[in-house]
Amino acid sequence: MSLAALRDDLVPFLAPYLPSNDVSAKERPFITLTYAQSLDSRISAAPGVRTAISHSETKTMTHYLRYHHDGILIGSRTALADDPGLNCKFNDEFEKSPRPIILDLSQKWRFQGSQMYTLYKQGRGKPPIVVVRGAPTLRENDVDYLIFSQNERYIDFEILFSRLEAEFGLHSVMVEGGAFVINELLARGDLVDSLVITIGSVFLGKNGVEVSPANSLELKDIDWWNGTRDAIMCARFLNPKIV
Ligand SMILES: NC(=O)c1ccc[n+]([C@@H]2O[C@H](COP(=O)([O-])OP(=O)(O)OC[C@H]3O[C@@H](n4cnc5c(N)ncnc54)[C@H](O)[C@@H]3O)[C@@H](O)[C@H]2O)c1
Ligand SMILES: Nc1nc(=O)c(N)c(NC[C@H](O)[C@H](O)[C@H](O)COP(=O)(O)O)[nH]1
Repeated sequence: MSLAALRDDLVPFLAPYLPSNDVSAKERPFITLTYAQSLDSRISAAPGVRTAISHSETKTMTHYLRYHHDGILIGSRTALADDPGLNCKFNDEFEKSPRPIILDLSQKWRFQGSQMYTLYKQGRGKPPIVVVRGAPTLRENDVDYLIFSQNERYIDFEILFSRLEAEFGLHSVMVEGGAFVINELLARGDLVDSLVITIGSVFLGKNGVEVSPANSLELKDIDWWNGTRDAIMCARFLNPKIV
């Protein structure tokens, strides 16, 4: 199904928060942390339940963000629960799809049989980079593996991002979730260049999957966009080094 048209006013609204075209040597990619939350700070109605929060206008906005990024990163539980496509449908410019990156240390997710696989085979999406611990137990065709040491329980995002730049040439990565990944990055404001949060006009209740930083955080360069049923807040972290 094709997307709704992008609202014209979203282009100047998002412009200051998009990755720059500066391709000079950098140690890590430009990082955008982006997700859709309810009024009670939930990103899904229950663990593992795919829940539409965005209006069609902000769904198109997400694909516009995908258009502007080289990579898109999610945790394994989002890959398993949502079976996302993670391609770029904006203006049907599928060749602008970002490279999916799946954090799946214990290799529970499979590319074959996924929506990502179908889109890739149709020429409408890119194959993934799967982040694993130790040599992959099963090597799937067309998948690149980013291998960390057997001793790593959780990967340091600073190292992960540097490796995505150095080994895959990704200059910009948008992080789409889920809650575990979002909460980790809210604690690493020093690594996040832009924050783009869609706030849907819905409450998801106490069983919903909550996003919240462990400590309070302050933001700067804040701007808001109002849509038909939801709003978008763009911002940067204030004092990212001390969060
Ligand atoms: N509304 C939204 O914008 C949005 C976006 C994405 C996902 N979701 C929802 O979020 C839910 C899933 O979120 P979740 O919190 O259960 O899981 P998640 O998607 O954050 O995945 C967590 C898993 O990712 C891996 N992981 C995360 N950080 C890691 C690290 N630093 N090193 C190594 N591995 C790491 C681990 O395997 C961990 O168990 C689903 O219900 C999905 O529908 C909503
Ligand atoms: N922007 C946004 N609004 C939502 O209401 C919602 N539930 C997500 N969730 C993000 C999650 O990662 C989804 O799995 C992918 O957005 C699905 O991606 P596809 O459309 O299949 O490419 N994201």
